[in-house]
Amino acid sequence: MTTLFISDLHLEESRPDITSAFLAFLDEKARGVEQLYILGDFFEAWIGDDERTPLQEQVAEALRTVSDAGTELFLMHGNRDFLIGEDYCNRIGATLLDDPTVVDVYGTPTLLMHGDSLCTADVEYQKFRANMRNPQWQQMILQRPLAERQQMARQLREISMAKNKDKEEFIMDVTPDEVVKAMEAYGVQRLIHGHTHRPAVHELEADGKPAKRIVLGDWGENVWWLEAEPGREPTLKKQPL
Ligand SMILES: O=C(CCCCNC(=O)Nc1ccc(S(=O)(=O)N2CCN(c3cc(Cl)cc(C(F)(F)F)c3)CC2)cc1)NO
Repeated sequence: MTTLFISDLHLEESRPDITSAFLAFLDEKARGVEQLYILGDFFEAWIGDDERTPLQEQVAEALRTVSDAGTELFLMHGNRDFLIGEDYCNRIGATLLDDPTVVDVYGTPTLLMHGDSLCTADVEYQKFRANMRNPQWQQMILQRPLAERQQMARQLREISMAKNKDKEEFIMDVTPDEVVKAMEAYGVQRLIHGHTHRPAVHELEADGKPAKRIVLGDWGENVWWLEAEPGREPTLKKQPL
């Protein structure tokens, strides 16, 4: 009985090494597990389920095989792939999860988040996020012809490349008070999230009781996953790409 959590693969055509690491992960680690949770930034970019790229098809086929074999798949949006829709989720056999969602992990209520909403110190990003997550904005974008959205995504990437002069876009860490606030609001003692690319297990206190915040790692250099089994603390695992 095993449940796995991954996030921040940032799958994209320019990183075939991550795609093959993911396919190997599905084959070797995820085979036969009960649940696989993908907690956001699974893809580096997503401009609508109607853009059918070879990468998306290849990944969908591999995930469909895993879900058809009996593993329950769950997908959560990240700050990159928040436009993934029900259509793609149906194609891969995954359930789309709200951010945040509380799930039961072998008897322990666990709060699942992508994590970007916890980075409240990044005021500029939170403003950007509010627009991107606004259903009206999303409808407005998704109604544009695919070619136009592809052009816009290219421009946005160029802007962020120019801004960051080919270094990684800086991702602020979570605000500690925000973490406690979220865990107390949902009455949980365990939180699992990604986004910050700072994998670790943090001990803290929520509601005057010991609590844990588990941060998943991105797949830029290593394969990271969290393994949960009944009666054991979840374990963060990593191996080279
Ligand atoms: O975490 C931090 C910072 C972390 C980094 C935050 N940056 C970050 O996520 N950037 C980003 C994410 C997705 C893409 S995209 O290519 O997939 N794609 C672009 C066009 N999209 C769009 C959607 C909507 Cl609704 C509305 C528009 C509109 F109207 F603006 F054009 C465009 C859909 C998504 C491109 C860049 N700090 O703490």
